[in-house]
Amino acid sequence: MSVPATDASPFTHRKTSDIALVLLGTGVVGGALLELLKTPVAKHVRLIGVANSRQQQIDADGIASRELNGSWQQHGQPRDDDALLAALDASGSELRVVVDATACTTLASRHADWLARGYHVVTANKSLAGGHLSGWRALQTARAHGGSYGDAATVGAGLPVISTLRRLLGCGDSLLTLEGVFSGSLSYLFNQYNGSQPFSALLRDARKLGYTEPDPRADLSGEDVARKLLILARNAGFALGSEEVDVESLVPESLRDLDTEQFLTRLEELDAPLAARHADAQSRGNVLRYLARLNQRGRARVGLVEVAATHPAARLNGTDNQFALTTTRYNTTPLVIQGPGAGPEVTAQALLGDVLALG
Ligand SMILES: NC(=O)C1=CN([C@@H]2O[C@H](COP(=O)(O)OP(=O)(O)OC[C@H]3O[C@@H](n4cnc5c(N)ncnc54)[C@H](OP(=O)(O)O)[C@@H]3O)[C@@H](O)[C@H]2O)C=CC1
Ligand SMILES: N[C@@H](CC=O)C(=O)O
Repeated sequence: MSVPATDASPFTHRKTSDIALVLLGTGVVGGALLELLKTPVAKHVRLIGVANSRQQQIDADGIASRELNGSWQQHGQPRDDDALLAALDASGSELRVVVDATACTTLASRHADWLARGYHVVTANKSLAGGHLSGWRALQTARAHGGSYGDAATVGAGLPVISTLRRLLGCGDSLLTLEGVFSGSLSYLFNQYNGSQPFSALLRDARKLGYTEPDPRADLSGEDVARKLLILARNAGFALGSEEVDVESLVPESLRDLDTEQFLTRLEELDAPLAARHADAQSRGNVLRYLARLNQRGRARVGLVEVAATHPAARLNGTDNQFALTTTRYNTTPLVIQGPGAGPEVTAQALLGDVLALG
């Protein structure tokens, strides 16, 4: 039987409700999402408002042709969440979604309130679900009574990690242990680092390629990895507080209290300690990997580990993440999800997927 060309798209079966969208954050991930919003798969999505940390632009009818040139960033309106939400209300759409493509903790703390008020939230920002346990709990309460929470992009960038875990749990399975490489930037750094090039040079590359957090210390400190571990563990029923994760930071004390700009001028101070760790591991025929681990008793640790060349994490490439889930039913060999775990396009695609799933 031949299939008509118009049926070839996996999205043709979707309902086509109009979705009104406000985008917070137009950096690496938000910028890539703006590009995807111009493509035919997003034809039912109306971009009502867009904001960075300083400016915003609003049009309740939809920002024309999505041709946002840079000018709004100089001549836009001052930041005001209420005005953005009012524009969503004025759009007349029943599906009103706020997309958070920032790393801003203050904005994340508003997610629960937005859900409770009936807005859907789609986020790459992990600060709420992966932050204090009280925030996680507030989020669960708001989800139970309010809008949908699209969080695919918070773990593994575009990889189907949270969705797979939820599917297993929905079938009555339970998570026993979790282990792997949960950071795209740290994976990129340690997959390449062989002592021949300064670690700081690789970090600059990772930042240019859009893999690091706005402040790369969020990656190097282990904080970003800990957040992802918490998101997965909490989804699996472990009520873990953020202070219960044992986190090894790779940021020397002398660099911890600087502002981001100052830190970026002193990256070379990372080089000597990491070169020593690398040489040590190499002398034993091992490599360094930044691993996350949750054991069956709920003990969580993230840190730099020396692993043998035969270890699964030693065989990763680029920004690859690796999530090994041992569950009641996957208990002799873990279920492994692996692939690129950072980058603008894959992350923006995860956001778009969560937005389109609303329609
Ligand atoms: N990069 C990646 O591979 C991945 C990133 N993520 C997550 O995506 C999020 C964004 O990362 P990324 O795009 O790399 O970061 P960027 O630094 O490139 O962009 C952040 C954007 O957020 C804006 N912003 C900050 N505060 C506010 C605010 N209060 N209101 C509106 N906008 C604000 C910034 O504005 P301004 O330009 O004015 O500073 C900037 O446009 C982070 O939470 C990150 O963890 C998740 C998965 C993968
Ligand atoms: N900075 C993060 C981006 C995705 O969350 C990482 O390196 O994994």
